[in-house]
Amino acid sequence: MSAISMAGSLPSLTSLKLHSPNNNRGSTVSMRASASTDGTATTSQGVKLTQGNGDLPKVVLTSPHGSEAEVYLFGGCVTSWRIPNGKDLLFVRPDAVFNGQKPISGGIPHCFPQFGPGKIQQHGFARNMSWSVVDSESTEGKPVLTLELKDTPYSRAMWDFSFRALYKVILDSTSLSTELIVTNTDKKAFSFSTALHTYFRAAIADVAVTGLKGCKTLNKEVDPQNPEEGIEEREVVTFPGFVDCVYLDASNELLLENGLGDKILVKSTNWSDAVLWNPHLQMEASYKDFVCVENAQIKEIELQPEQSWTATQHLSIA
Ligand SMILES: O=P(O)(O)OC[C@H]1O[C@@H](O)[C@H](O)[C@@H](O)[C@@H]1O
Repeated sequence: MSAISMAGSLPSLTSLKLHSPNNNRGSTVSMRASASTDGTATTSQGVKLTQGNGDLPKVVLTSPHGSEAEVYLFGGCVTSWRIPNGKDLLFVRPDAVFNGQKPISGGIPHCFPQFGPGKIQQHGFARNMSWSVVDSESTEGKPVLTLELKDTPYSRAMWDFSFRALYKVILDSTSLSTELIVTNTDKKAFSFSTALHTYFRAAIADVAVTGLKGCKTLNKEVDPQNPEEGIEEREVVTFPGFVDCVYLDASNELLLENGLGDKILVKSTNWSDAVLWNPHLQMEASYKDFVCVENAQIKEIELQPEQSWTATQHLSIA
């Protein structure tokens, strides 16, 4: 991979600093960049650091083919993925807040180091902390951003381990790929569960997900604390009401028809499980407009000191 140098017309390299929320959940954003007069900074071709909602630092990736993605450093959350025709295939809930205190409800939030409820806060702290930019480059015209999250006193207070998570986001003309690498930087082993809690824009009445037939299911519909075990027998899963279901050992290739005319292939490596969620009337204002199809690792991964776990997700237009 090679980084493409900056456009000649931009001012010379400078170190741009944007301030993340001062809440002990991350640090000042600092990256080598070309500062521009509009307060943004171009770090490499197609990667621009700017301020998003609530003045939170946001990175915009633009591909030469006209696709675009937005990534908030708070939560390391991809909030938008526009394909060249201008459609945003991701969804941010209307009740989402951008205050650096609560997770951003939409896009692709991280669940780490815990999926769902448990010993620490629901879905873990990674979606509730500021990630930092460690690299940005353009590879064969594809903008690539790499974010990092490390333990802080905030995370150590609830999960007393030293870790490093690297999250790479790669935008292409009709695809958005991510790679997550979790490394144990501690002297003792730790275990975690995790997920990419992807919110897709949808017309829920016409949504169909294919590829889950035969999976063992943990259905949280009746009692989320005691999910009901079963087997998925449907070729095509639809969403006529409330859905909250874990699929164990799911296929690494799912097809989502979003009901808006798009077919999205969800391909993954090393995410062993999947989750489907739509809150139905629990979120009356927005449930019709999205569906969550999540690559997940529900069965805990144990990492010894210095060991890493890597998983990729590839979303593309089918
Ligand atoms: O409201 P949160 O914390 O973002 O979680 C939303 C949902 O996330 C899903 O992944 C879970 O399966 C659901 O049980 C949960 O309700």
